Amino acid sequence: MTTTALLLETQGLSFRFGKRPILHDINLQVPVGSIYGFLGPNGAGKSTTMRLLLGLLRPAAGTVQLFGHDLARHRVALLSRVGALIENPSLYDHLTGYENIEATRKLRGLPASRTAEVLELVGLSPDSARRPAKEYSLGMRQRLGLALALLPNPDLLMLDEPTNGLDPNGIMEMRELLRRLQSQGKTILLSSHLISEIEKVATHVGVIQLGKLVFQGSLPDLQRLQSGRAQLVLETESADTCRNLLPQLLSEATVTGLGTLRIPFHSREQVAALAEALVAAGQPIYGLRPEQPSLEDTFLHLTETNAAI
Ligand SMILES: Nc1ncnc2c1ncn2[C@@H]1O[C@H](COP(=O)(O)OP(=O)(O)OP(=O)(O)O)[C@@H](O)[C@H]1O
Repeated sequence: MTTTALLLETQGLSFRFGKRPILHDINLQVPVGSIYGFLGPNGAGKSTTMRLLLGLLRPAAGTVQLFGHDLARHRVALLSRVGALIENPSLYDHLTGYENIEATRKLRGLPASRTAEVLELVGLSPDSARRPAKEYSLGMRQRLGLALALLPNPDLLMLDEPTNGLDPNGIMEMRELLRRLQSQGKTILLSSHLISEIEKVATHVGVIQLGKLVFQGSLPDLQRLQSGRAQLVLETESADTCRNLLPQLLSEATVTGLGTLRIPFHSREQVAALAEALVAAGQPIYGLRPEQPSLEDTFLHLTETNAAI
């Protein structure tokens, strides 16, 4: 990712709540035009990082570069190019969707045409826009929040768990919307605790655990990491006998059942050699298959081992 133009970059970003360290040395690299999935279990530090990126909290150490400039020095100018939806959108419940947008638009001195444009963009129909926000479903509230964030036509959108609480249909619609916005040239940083969410939409991924970035790369990088963790599962009569007879071929194996061995998968040739050796040693093969961990497993593995990559 070092050769890619970065829209957002942090260097050595750290944060403490009082004396309690929360974020350690976070080096985020968000490429221009990407959908960057910021993944981590609850409490890992996603919201705190986003607040730092928006200048809402002050870092204990480190810098945030937005559009190639230092956030601390050019906060107002840089943030005018950022739209954010952090947790639930703050709406005026007694006002209609339309009036909510109008209020913010006027406050920001934006052209009147923007209101219809953002309503259209997020797919809020004129009928829905005429209803008070207090009657909105969660999905509609998220759309309205997104419409507000899109008002100034930002280059970067930061969305904290935008699908939280949405039903499957709402989640799919949100995904479509994010893709549409990306195709219009926007860069999107979105957080989630669900890899299944991120893998469907993100081009790049950063994984945070206990305040540390434990993985960062493109989605294919993460998928490659996943295939690097593939295993060969051997079903035989006696796992121990096989291990004693073939100490070299099975040196990395772990016994997971009386007749079951799991071996790190390296190549197809390894499978053929193992099958041949087992037959030569007179051991039955009831099953011999490569097993790919799910992306979910890889993610859990990353966050459990906290291995810096
Ligand atoms: N105002 C606060 N005062 C003290 N500690 C806080 C405060 N806000 C958050 N924390 C702590 O900071 C850590 C990171 O929280 P953060 O909300 O950034 O995590 P997260 O990854 O966004 O998780 P979630 O999805 O649950 O919000 C947590 O341990 C949390 O308890």
